[in-house]
Amino acid sequence: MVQAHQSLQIRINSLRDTLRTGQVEMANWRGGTLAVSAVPGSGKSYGISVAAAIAIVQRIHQRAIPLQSQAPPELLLVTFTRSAALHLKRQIRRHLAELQQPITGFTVQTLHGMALGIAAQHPLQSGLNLEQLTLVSPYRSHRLIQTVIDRWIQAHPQTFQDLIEQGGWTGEEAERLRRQSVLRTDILPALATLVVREAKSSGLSPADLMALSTQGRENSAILATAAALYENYQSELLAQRCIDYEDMILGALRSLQDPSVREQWQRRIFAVFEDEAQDSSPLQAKLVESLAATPQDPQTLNLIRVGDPNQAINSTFTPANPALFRDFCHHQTLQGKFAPLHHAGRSSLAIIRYVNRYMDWALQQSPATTDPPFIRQHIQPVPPEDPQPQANPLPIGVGIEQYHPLDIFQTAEGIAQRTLALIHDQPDLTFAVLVRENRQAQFLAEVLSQPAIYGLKTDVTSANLQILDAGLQARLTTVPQDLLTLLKFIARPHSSMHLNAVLRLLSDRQIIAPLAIDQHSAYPEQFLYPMAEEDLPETRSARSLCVKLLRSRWELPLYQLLSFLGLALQYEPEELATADKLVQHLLRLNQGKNSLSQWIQSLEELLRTERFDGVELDPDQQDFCRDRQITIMTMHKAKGLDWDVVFLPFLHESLLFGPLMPLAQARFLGEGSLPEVARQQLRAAVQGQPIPNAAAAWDQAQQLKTAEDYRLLYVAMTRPRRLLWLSACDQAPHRWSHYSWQRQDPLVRQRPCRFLNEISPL
Ligand SMILES: Nc1ncnc2c1ncn2[C@@H]1O[C@H](COP(=O)(O)OP(=O)(O)OP(=O)(O)O)[C@@H](O)[C@H]1O
Repeated sequence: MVQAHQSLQIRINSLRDTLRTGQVEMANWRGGTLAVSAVPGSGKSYGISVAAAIAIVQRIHQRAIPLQSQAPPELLLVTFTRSAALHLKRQIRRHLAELQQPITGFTVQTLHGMALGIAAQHPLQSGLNLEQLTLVSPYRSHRLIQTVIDRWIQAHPQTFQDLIEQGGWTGEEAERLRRQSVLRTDILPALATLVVREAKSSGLSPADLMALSTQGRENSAILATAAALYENYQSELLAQRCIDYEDMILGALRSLQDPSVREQWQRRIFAVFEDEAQDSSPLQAKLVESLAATPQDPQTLNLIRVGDPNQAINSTFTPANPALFRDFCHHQTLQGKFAPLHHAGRSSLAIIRYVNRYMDWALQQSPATTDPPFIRQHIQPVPPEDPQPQANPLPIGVGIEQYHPLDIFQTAEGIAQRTLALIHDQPDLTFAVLVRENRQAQFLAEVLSQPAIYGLKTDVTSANLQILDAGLQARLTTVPQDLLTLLKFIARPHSSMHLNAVLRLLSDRQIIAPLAIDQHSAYPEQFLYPMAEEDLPETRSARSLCVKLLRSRWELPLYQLLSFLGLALQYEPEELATADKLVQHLLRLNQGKNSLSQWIQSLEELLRTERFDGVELDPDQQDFCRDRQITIMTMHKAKGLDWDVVFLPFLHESLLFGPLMPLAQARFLGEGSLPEVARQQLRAAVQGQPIPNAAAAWDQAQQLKTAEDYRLLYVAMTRPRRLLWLSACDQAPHRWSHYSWQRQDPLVRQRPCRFLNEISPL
């Protein structure tokens, strides 16, 4: 027994020896609170997984006599995304195996997953019976939001009229109609979604928000409107038997207010380790703290929070509030429970130096009056005796390469050429291209996969390199449109318009070979049922597929038809899962009225009014980092990952550090964007500060955006191990969201980001 214990201790010590200074503090944690603020690549996730394995094992061995009737308490680890949770779980399993211990004693959850679990287990206390409720994530054009707005307009005709008549109102009827429409379809929905989410995730009820706006405070008129919208929103959710993500967290918190439920959970969990803590919202932070409290004393927390304030990149479009983690670090520092991790072994020295210079440059750009984008925490290379194998690897070349191609196609060519040259000498290098917008990823994926069509001389696929477009999710939203196109054709095959659309879809997806679509679709009967089979082989095979589609209508029940159509479109697994999700959605929507025409009508309605979120199969971080692959993804998605070579193309000032663009049609409402202004005012009110006027609030929103842009690029620049490739081409789309490369839309001159000229790469 003693011997077994000793050998376990030896194994623990040797695992602990693989840690660096700040990480050791995590592994030595025995209870209470600890804040870990760490630079990119310093091993936050690695440290947390080793510390978790050690804490689990020690907990098991501390409890010499197990409590009968109760499951032993577990360590709860929370992180932000499902893929990060999966990665963390794997790492902990690996370390427990190294310690020769059973793989139990912990759970890894996302914050939402954890909240859902708690709320679902206690429907009485949470007030959420999840079997009867639908989880929604309402966006601006969601039907629910439109109902909220319409009800508000009906109830507040005078306020609506006042908004219409703002700024240079001349009383013209056409102008009144225009303003009405902008308010109804753009401004008020944006105000409702942005401010409601912010208020809700700060723990404010509609009544709280109303109280904040009416206590004789200046500049709060728009908050009163937001409060009324919030109230409508809540009653609409109730009426439609829906909940949103914030409701899940609120439901979990309500459950934990019940002393017996709280005690049950606190006994189940002996401590909480939170990764990516800079991304938590106030409600999420509260939930984590409730679970980390000891049953005996709610003030005593067993909690490690790990994060990097310099990688906070979600605060402009989610209610994440990085100030919470900064405050936590500050408090822990005062109590001597703060462990900074300054040393990082991921990147070569040249990259580290460049990134530190970039941080200094960004700090210089920010006016002294504003919240700086970074805490000045330079990355330092690890000392020579560091345990990480190949820490701070040698750079490829000088480690930083900068290019100025002519246009976006030459950029793609440059990426392809450099990749081939590198892979020729070192076949197992890993590559990623990180971009600001999904549309850029789609462009590069398409152009690199079909170089001949776009005039590229270099074909990376010829060297057996895969191209992985991680932004596929964004395009899963085309699934409803694809299926609608097929259903319309099946319902009315004699319509040349429907046949034309189907042939285009099949040809775009490269399921049929190119053929004279317009000519064939002009006479559908002739194409589908020719008197004599004298056509070319590609026409014959396209016809045979179309006839098969038509037959499926008679051979399959409606609910199987969509899955079959998905297979006919050669959908990827995520797309097929999305088609299945769509079937469930349509079945629910059309209870009892399942006919082809009804489904077509519902799909049309869905496309007009709602965004349909695709199903992302459990993403696996390893899939993104394989060799013989070029992974293309957004900078946001790249957080937490690394590759040998990272390409950062399209570094244009307007795209990366450009100002927030208020809607041109909404100028009559004054400077800036009303929803952003309201959100800043709300943040000030929640923090007990005076509510800024519209101009000051807009200014703050701008600064917040620029600061987050600086951090986003910092996250991207800290992903490579050995080569950071940067480029800004001369000619690029004016706006990527409107740009079509298939149509060969014109490009315009774009200015490179200033830091490219102002920071020396050497
Ligand atoms: N003590 C260590 N021993 C061995 N390898 C380590 C150690 N610490 C970190 N690493 C390795 O360093 C790399 C970066 O670590 P990790 O992903 O945990 O960093 P991170 O701080 O979470 O990064 P980021 O914040 O940039 O996402 C990983 O490959 C990890 O395995």
